[in-house]
Amino acid sequence: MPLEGEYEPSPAQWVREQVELYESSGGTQGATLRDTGLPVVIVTMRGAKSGKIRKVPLMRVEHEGRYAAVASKGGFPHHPVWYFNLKADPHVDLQDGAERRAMTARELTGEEKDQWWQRAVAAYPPYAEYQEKAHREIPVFVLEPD
Ligand SMILES: C[C@H](OP(=O)(O)OC[C@@H](O)[C@@H](O)[C@@H](O)Cn1c2nc(=O)[nH]c(=O)c-2cc2ccc(O)cc21)C(=O)N[C@@H](CCC(=O)N[C@@H](CCC(=O)O)C(=O)O)C(=O)O
Repeated sequence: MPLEGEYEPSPAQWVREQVELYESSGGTQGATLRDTGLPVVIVTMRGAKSGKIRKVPLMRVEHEGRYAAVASKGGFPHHPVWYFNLKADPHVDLQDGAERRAMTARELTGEEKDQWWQRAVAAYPPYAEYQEKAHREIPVFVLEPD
């Protein structure tokens, strides 16, 4: 059952536009990070305070049907706001290309986090630089099919 409610687009124009292109093309356009050619997924979640529907593009880090959500925000010193949304309500929809499925997010720690962090850096090497400069431990969630 897809998440329902009033969609509130991102205040960041490039993010908002990527979501619009991705969804309107059924994942055939806007599915990579600008000119990197690296694949992106769209995670739909519920705002922790507004209760509105939020849609967050993230780098695609997939392993055997499960995905990582890496709260890197380009290495900014603070977690992205969507981190608090997933902590408040872990039920999300993930769109990967044309496929959309209900998933549940679980924040990772310890060895499991290390394993997924390796997968994330392999998929998107700049994550390693972001961790260097962030002065916070970048949280990683695993998204598992319901
Ligand atoms: C700007 C802010 O965004 P944010 O949630 O901090 O997330 C920042 C970024 O992580 C987000 O824009 C990502 O999509 C950026 N981004 C990636 N961000 C990442 O962290 N990791 C990635 O791998 C990643 C990849 C990526 C690929 C393509 C692309 O276009 C963007 C990509 C935002 O949307 N703020 C809203 C509020 C959003 C929100 O969720 N509000 C909650 C309240 C939450 C609270 O305050 O507790 C609510 O509605 O209730 C606002 O200021 O109005």
